[in-house]
Amino acid sequence: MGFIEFKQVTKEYKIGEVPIKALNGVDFSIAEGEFVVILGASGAGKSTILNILGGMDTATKGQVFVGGQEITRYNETQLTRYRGEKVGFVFQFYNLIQNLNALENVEFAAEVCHNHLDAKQILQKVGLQHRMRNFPSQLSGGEQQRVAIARAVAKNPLLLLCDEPTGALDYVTGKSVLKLLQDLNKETKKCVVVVTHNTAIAPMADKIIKVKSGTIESVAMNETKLQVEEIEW
Ligand SMILES: Nc1ncnc2c1ncn2[C@@H]1O[C@H](COP(=O)(O)OP(=O)(O)OP(=O)(O)O)[C@@H](O)[C@H]1O
Repeated sequence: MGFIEFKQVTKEYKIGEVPIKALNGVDFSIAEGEFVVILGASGAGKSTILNILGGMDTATKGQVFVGGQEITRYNETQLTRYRGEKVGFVFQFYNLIQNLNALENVEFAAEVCHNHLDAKQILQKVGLQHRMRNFPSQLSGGEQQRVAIARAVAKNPLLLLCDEPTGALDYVTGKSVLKLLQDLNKETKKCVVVVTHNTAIAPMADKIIKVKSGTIESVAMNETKLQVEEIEW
């Protein structure tokens, strides 16, 4: 069994009387330490997959396993603990707490986790050792995203989930954020899953999962993985 397994996962939303099938029998598997890119058009179901994997949403049918545990069987309390301790999230718009400085943002998230890493060391690793006392409003978009990545990594989670992590960043800054994610994946051997519209970044992945209209269009291993620096778009 893979480190992550989706087995016939279906997600239905009901708006009034009309059901919307966001996912319809999704199957895929991710090995430990893989860097995975999930691609698909707007509305394909990418965020729904990420939200179910991160315990922020629940499947209507099917099974999801992470590290041998079936998270689709978790109750509310177990899901809260899973989200808080086992999953690091990185979002398009950073979602930092505005009245906490960079260090406090990282510490605040890490403190509740048993195996958390040292917040200062992680901020150093993402290149923000001189900006620890700055508030989000005093940091550029790229720097805020680095804080958000540090916050996710400091929890020492099982996996890192990133939803359009470069969506709000310019080309060069976006590339440096992707490089940071690639380097962290290599160093920590933690699984990183990136959801994006940007098909150009697929060559940096170990595995590329294409989603179309709530189903898996293809899952492909990338035999010639590239460094972010080698990719242009
Ligand atoms: N909470 C919700 N309630 C109702 N429908 C939803 C909800 N969340 C998602 N959907 C629907 O499920 C489908 C898949 O949405 P999802 O956000 O997963 O797509 P996506 O591939 O991430 O799109 P995008 O790239 O635009 O973010 C869409 O039709 C969307 O409208």
